[in-house]
Formats: sequence, C-alpha cells, structure tokens
Amino acid sequence: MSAMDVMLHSSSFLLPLNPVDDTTGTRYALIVLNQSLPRFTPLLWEHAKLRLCADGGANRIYDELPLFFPHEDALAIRNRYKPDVIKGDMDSIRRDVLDFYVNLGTKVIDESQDQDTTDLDKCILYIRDSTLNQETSRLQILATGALGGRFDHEAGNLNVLYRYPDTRIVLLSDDCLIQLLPKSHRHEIHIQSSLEGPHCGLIPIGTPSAKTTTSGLKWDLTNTEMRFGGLISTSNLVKEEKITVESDSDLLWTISIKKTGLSIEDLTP
Ligand SMILES: Nc1ncnc2c1ncn2[C@@H]1O[C@H](COP(=O)(O)OP(=O)(O)OP(=O)(O)O)[C@@H](O)[C@H]1O
Ligand SMILES: Cc1ncc(C[n+]2csc(CCO)c2C)c(N)n1
Repeated sequence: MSAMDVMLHSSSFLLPLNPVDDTTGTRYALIVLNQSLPRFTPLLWEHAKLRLCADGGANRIYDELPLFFPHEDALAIRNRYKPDVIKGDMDSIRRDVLDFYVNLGTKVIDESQDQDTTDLDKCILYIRDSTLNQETSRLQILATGALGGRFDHEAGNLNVLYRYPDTRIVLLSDDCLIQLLPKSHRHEIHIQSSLEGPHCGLIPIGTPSAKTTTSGLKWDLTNTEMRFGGLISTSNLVKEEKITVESDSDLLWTISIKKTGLSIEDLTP
C-alpha cells in the first residue's frame, strides 16, 4: 500500500435535514451559472457561506427562484435571495436585474475587459481570494447549472476543475454531479444513497491512466488502464456505501442525483 493521504468526499450538502455547519468541514460557496436552476437550489443557497452569480446566472435567480415558492410574493423572494456578488463580463445579465440587485447592495464586479477566462473562472478566483476562504478551513465550491446545455460551456466548466485542482469544486446539474479526484490522494467517497446513485462513472479526461484501482463499484477496476479511445468507466453502478479510488492520473468522478427522495418540502426552507 502507498502512504498517500486519503481525501474524503461526501455530497452531504444535498441532505435536507443536515444543517451544513462549520464543524463538519463542509462550508461551501455557491456559484449560480446561467442555466435552469436545479430543484435543490433553495436548499444550497440557504446553507452557503457565500453566494455568487456568474453574469447571466443573476437572471436565473431573479426569474426562477420565485417559481419555487408559488404561494409567496415574487418580490419578497427576490429580496430574500440576494446574491453577495455578481461577477463576469456582464454581457448576459439584464439591465433590470442588475439594477435590482445593485439597489439591494449586491457587489457587482464587471470584468468585461477579460475575454480569455469564463465567468465561472472569474467567480472561482473571487472565492479563492475571499477572507471567508481561510487557510485552516477552505471553502468548497458548488456550481449549479454547469452541465447540460452548450458543449463549449460544459467543456469550459470541466476545465476549471483542472485549473484549480487544489480547490474542491463540484459541478452540479439537476441530474448529476462531477468532481475531480486528484492523483495526489487516495479517495474515499461516502455515498448518500437516498440522494445519489446508483449510476456513476470514472473518466480519465485530461490524461490516460495506466493504473486505476477501485472498490465498492459493480465493475471495479484493479490496476486497470483507462483512456479515451480505449476503456473508460461509464454506466458503472455504486454497490457499497463507501467507494475507494486510487489512480496514477487525475480522474473525473460523476454520480447521478436521484429524482425521488427529495420532496419540494424538503428542498425549500
Ligand atoms: N448552456 C450552458 N451550459 C453550461 N454552462 C453554461 C451554459 N450557459 C452558461 N453557462 C455557464 O454560466 C456562466 C455564465 O453564463 P453567461 O451566459 O453569462 O456566459 P457568457 O460568457 O455570456 O456566454 P457566451 O457569451 O459564450 O454565450 C458561463 O461562464 C458558464 O460557466
Ligand atoms: C483561444 C480563445 N478562444 C475563445 C476565446 C473567447 N473567450 C473565451 S472565455 C470568454 C469570456 C466568456 O465570458 C471568451 C469570449 C478566447 N479568448 N480565446
């Protein structure tokens, strides 16, 4: 066995009854991207330490969040769900939305001069430099609306996982989540089986892997080679509550998010 450190992973942020507190080490910042809001957005928003909208993501909060609360006044919901920061190149946010949040006191950072990095990149840099992101307890970053949609955007979103391998970033859609498992660590993934799985995948997207070993999956790998053009692990199934992964390459871990098990009462505070 190697003496590599173990990195623990858990999607406990999806648990309705688990108040994500500072002691669990799962403090996170939320970035809302410019795609339909996943149904668990109000839950993630409630527990986030920092709430950012990437450019047109602000339109989504403004337009779609009130739809989660059909019996409440839309303006009251908009006032309650105020982003801390809107950052990006500001070519997608609507004028009325920008004016609304500026009036509420949201910090707006216009980086229209930078046309070489994405709005998601810009938001991640803000969080990394934030005083809330302390050396002793780093913020995890959750990004909603990162998958499904335009493939160039999806590829750009995956690229941020590789640009910031030391930052724990989880890309989310309504259907699944994706995160990077850096080769520097052995990984233990604790499955919230009421909320996620059973479908999962391990994908060597950046570089091929000569050797990957797993436990807890229906189709485990044992010093197995994976590469695009050869074998990659898609349509795998979670078999145990704890999955372990060790690889000589950075891998993407993806797991489905269950539609059932989360009622709207659970998801809206
Ligand atoms: N269709 C999509 N699929 C996946 N991610 C998306 C999609 N649309 C937007 N995003 C994400 O949301 C962020 C903000 O979106 P926005 O539409 O404001 O970007 P943009 O830079 O104006 O896009 P573009 O000018 O290329 O259309 C993007 O940086 C990207 O991370
Ligand atoms: C080689 C190359 N390809 C595309 C872009 C364009 N681009 C990349 S990120 C971004 C900002 C989107 O908000 C834009 C316009 C570039 N600069 N360089």
